[in-house]
Amino acid sequence: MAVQINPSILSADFSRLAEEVKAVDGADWLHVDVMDNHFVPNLTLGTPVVEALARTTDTPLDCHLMIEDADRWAPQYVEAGAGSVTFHVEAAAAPVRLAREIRAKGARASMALKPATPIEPYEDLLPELDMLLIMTVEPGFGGQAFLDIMLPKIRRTRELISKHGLELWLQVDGGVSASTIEQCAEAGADVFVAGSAVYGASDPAAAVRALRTQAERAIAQASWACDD
Ligand SMILES: O=C(CO)[C@H](O)[C@H](O)COP(=O)(O)O
Repeated sequence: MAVQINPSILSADFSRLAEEVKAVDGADWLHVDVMDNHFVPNLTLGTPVVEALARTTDTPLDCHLMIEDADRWAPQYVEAGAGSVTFHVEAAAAPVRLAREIRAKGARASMALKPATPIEPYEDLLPELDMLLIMTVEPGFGGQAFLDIMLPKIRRTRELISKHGLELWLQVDGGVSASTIEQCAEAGADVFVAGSAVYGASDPAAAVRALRTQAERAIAQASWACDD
């Protein structure tokens, strides 16, 4: 089970974005938060910045779309250079069709759930996805406290992934830090987004390495990983 640490550039200094991206060389993916001021009360960036990032780095881009009308916009992020596109199920009219379109265009298809959205209604959709993102804060802002009441949802999702024998990655995003990453890994997550824990550190690359070591240790001892 390969642990992945994806730094979120939401916590980077946008005035030095290229340098901030370089500072996390060695990360598995770069997490790019796209917000439209409608689905969430914050506004960040769109496809021109994703295109610029794709020219700047060889690290693949993990675009998390916190935007309305995901069916219309998500395919454009594949064209802009994203290697993985995450849409929110709450913002997609036809999530299966959208996941298939993202895959057909050549990117990994991922679906996100806000904290109040349960996983159970979406069990049948899981084979259509390459990754499921469980938000561990309300989407919209970096630097929020981790919602530990999401741990049972992470556990249930991991059980569903095992039950169906899927290769689905399970990502967590929000408040992931040295204090919380082990609980997430123990519950079943294997892909970890970290913004302030990485860019708030004096050495972001070292912070990525330290988080990876913690997650790997926790997963090695986790019952869900031992049963595989
Ligand atoms: O999706 C997000 C917010 O909606 C961010 O990716 C997330 O909050 C990362 O920041 P931090 O690690 O500081 O919580």
